Amino acid sequence: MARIIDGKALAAETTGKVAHHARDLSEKGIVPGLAVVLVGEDPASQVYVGAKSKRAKECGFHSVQHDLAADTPENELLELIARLNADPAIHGILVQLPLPEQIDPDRVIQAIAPKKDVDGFHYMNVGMVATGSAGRAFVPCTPAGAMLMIERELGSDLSGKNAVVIGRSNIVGKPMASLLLAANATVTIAHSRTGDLPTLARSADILVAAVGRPEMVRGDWIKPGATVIDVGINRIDAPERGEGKTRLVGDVAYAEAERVAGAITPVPGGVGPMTIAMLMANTLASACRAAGMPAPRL
Ligand SMILES: NC(=O)C1=CN([C@@H]2O[C@H](COP(=O)(O)OP(=O)(O)OC[C@H]3O[C@@H](n4cnc5c(N)ncnc54)[C@H](OP(=O)(O)O)[C@@H]3O)[C@@H](O)[C@H]2O)C=CC1
Ligand SMILES: Nc1nc(=O)c2c([nH]1)NC[C@@H]1CN(c3ccc(C(=O)N[C@@H](CCC(=O)O)C(=O)O)cc3)C=[N+]21
Repeated sequence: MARIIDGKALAAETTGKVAHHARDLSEKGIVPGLAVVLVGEDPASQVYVGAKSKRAKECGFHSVQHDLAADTPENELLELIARLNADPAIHGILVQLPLPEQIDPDRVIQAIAPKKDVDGFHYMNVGMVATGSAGRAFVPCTPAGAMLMIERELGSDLSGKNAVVIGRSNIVGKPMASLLLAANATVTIAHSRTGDLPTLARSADILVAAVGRPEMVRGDWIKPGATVIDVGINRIDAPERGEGKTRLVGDVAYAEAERVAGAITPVPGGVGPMTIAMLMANTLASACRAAGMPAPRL
């Protein structure tokens, strides 16, 4: 049976370190500040945004949440971002995605000051991660969290290892591939036009699934002993739990995969909690940089 990579525990450990460093900073008069912006009333987004604000408070941060109506015009959101960019108490700005259709997400993301872009979505940060300068950039939280889990399992040098990333999104798949490449893995990115995905997946010593299709990756897609990182968050019907009930599953068929893999991340309790922990780490790093100090290694 595979080792379970406990994202909840690793996230708690990481958040604890962030809180510790934040206390040290506070003694110097610097309080890391995070602004989370939610547009609209999507229930899942409300849960995530609430969790981020709560975790920031637990870290001792100055935490502000801006809830805007679903019909907020784009220019109003851009004005809010301009104010947050100029606010010295705010070190990190996160605009929850997806945004309502009247708002162009790219215009909004590029309006965030790169030095406050704790999501790592601005071209400046994307470019630094892609060119191997991740140390100076904000690395997107989900791949950063996944990478920390891989490091804990396999160490920080992945020389000789084959990594397959399923999914090529700008927020998960592509930066994940950049980070694996920077750690010396041999990386293949798969997507919806890839032929014979099961065979490709079976070549992976490290398999990252970031697809958004419940339990797509089956047990027989996995090389025995591989490290499997399941980024997927899919809510599916669970009539066995009662009428109208749902449950959360990943992109990997966990019960099958855990018999084959060497190590695997669960859903829930895997990459999800790590994503929020890395947001705290990025906000702390931003506050340190603003004060002319190096970001602590976590
Ligand atoms: N744990 C966390 O913190 C986070 C979890 N997530 C979850 O991760 C998953 C992926 O998210 P995200 O990257 O934003 O999703 P996107 O929808 O942006 O990207 C999905 C990718 O999967 C590919 N894909 C879709 N169907 C198939 C298929 N049948 N075979 C192979 N590839 C396929 C798509 O290919 P193509 O490009 O060809 O369309 C695309 O590249 C989702 O479940 C999401 O909820 C996302 C962010 C954070
Ligand atoms: N600007 C922006 N940045 C993001 O980082 C961002 C975003 N928009 N939009 C949505 C996705 C998704 N995402 C998750 C974060 C935590 C969990 C998480 O903690 N999940 C728990 C379960 C939570 C539950 O029960 O629903 C777990 O996996 O254990 C999941 C998903 C961040 N995202």
